[in-house]
Amino acid sequence: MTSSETEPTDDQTAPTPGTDGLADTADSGGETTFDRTLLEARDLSVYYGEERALADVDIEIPEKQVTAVIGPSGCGKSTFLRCINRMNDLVDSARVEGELCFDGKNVYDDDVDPVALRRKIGMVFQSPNPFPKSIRDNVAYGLKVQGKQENVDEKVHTALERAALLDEVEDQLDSSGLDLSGGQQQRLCIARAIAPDPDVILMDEPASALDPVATSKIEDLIEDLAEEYTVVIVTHNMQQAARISDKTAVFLTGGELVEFDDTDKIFENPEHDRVEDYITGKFG
Ligand SMILES: Nc1ncnc2c1ncn2[C@@H]1O[C@H](COP(=O)(O)OP(=O)(O)OP(=O)(O)O)[C@@H](O)[C@H]1O
Repeated sequence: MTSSETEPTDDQTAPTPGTDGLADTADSGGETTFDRTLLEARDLSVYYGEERALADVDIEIPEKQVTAVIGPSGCGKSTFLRCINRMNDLVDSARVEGELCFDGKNVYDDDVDPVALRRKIGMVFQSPNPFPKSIRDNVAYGLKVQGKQENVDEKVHTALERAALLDEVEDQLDSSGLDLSGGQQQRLCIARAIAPDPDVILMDEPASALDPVATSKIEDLIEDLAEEYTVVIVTHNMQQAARISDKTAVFLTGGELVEFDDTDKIFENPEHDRVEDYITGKFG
C-alpha cells in the first residue's frame, strides 16, 4: 500500500449526515481526489454463530477504482462484500465487530438506515436475477421504490446505456427481462443497480455463470463503470482480477486479509509467500 492511499484527505473528513445517517458523497464539492478512500474496514470481524468468517480486517478501498477480492473457497470474500452494504443483517446468525466506514461514517452506527445504505451501495449477484417484469420496469424498479417518478424513461435509458445494453434492447423495452440472454440479463441487473445512482457497486462473481463472450463484455463494462463508480468485485478467476482491477485484496483461510495492494504488485511481486503460493496455484 502506498502512503497516498493511507493518508486521509480533506475530502474525507466530516461528511454532513443526512436523515438516513449517511452523507451525500460522490460528488460533494464537485471534485474527486485521486485515490481518495471511500470504504474503510477497521478491525472488522464477522461471526456466524461461533464460527469466525472474517478476522480483524483492515482495508482502505479507493474511490472510483476496481478493487478485486480473491482467495480460496470459504475464506470470507462474500462475507466481506456483504458487510459493506449490511446484507449480512439478513443472516440471523451473523454478528459484526469493528467498523466498516463509508465515506468516514460507520455503516453499523445506530442512525444508519440499511435500506438507504443499499441505495448508495448497490449489489450485483453471481446469477443474473432479473425480475419477471419488462426490461423498462426492471431498471425503473429502484427508482419507483424510492418514489422517484420524474424522468423515469430518461433515467432508464441512461442506466441501460451505462450498462452497455441500450443498443441491444432499445426497441424492446416492454419485453420481459427474462427473455434476454444470460449476459444481457446480467447487464440488465447492472443497469438496475446503477439506475438509483449509487456510489458503490458490489459484484459477487458477476460473470461466473456466463460464457466467455458475455464474460468479456461484463469485464469491459466493469472497467468503464469505474470511471463513475467505486467497484468491489469478488472473483474466483485470478486472470479476471488481473485484467480488470486496480487493487487486489487477497483473503486466505480463516478470513484473514493477507495482502492488499496494486493489482500488478500482487500478481507480479507479492509480499507474502502464502499469497504467492495461492496466486501460482500451489494451494487453494
Ligand atoms: N449464512 C451463513 N451461515 C453460516 N455460515 C456461513 C454463512 N455464510 C458463510 N458462512 C461461512 O463463513 C465462511 C466464509 O464464507 P463466504 O461465503 O464468505 O466465503 P467465500 O470466500 O465467499 O467462499 P466461496 O468462494 O466458496 O463463495 C465459510 O466457512 C462459510 O461456511
